[in-house]
Amino acid sequence: MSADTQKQISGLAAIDHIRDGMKVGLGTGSTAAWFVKAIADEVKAGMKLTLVSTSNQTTHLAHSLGLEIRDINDVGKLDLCVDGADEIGEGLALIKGGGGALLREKLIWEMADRCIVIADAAKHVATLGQFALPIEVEPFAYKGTINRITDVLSEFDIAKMPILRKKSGEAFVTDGGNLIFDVACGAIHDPSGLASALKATTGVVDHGLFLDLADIALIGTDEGVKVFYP
Ligand SMILES: O=C[C@H](O)[C@H](O)[C@H](O)COP(=O)(O)O
Repeated sequence: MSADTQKQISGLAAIDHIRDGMKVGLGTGSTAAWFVKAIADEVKAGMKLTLVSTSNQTTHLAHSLGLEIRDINDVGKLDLCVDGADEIGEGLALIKGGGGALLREKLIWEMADRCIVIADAAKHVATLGQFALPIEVEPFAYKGTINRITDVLSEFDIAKMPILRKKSGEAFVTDGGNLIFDVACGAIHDPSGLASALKATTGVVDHGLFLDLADIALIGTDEGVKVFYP
């Protein structure tokens, strides 16, 4: 089974958790796109849902499928958020942000009663850090921020430089107007300590470590969808 088919079956499996009348956060990325398409089918079939989005990309997809996206500030608390991940480690600790949507994703995840992560089998790892950790940075005085981030990383025995993410040769800019620096950590042995230290660094807007947020993982494998809990 291809990785894309694994993503598809995990996205479709998340539909089993949707009930009429729910307020649902739509994630970002190629796996979340399968979920968004499945949601569009449910809505066409008559289900009533209040939907909010984690990125401009997902909003565009949702609109193209005829879905209405509401402003999170008008909706308030959500019943559920369904989103992809770049790595899923022990206790459902995650790395997210490969698509650059980490900040708005985290804002939406934290407003949801339950969060479901959907992914293909390759995302399930023993130790987080093979996927480069995205760190979202305020553009003003970013060089000073990078120096501070490098100092923080060295406290966690990560001797890697943050690399500015680029798209078509230009700095990638997030939906919120920030820069992303990716750090090829290799292995993150203390995700919780690193998450706190990065969050406390001036100029860091947020980072791609999603800890204690996912309630369920639905992972598409060649043997079908496997369910994991923290
Ligand atoms: O910023 C992007 C998000 O965190 C995505 O959910 C993550 O990168 C996974 O994307 P995909 O499902 O395309 O692998």
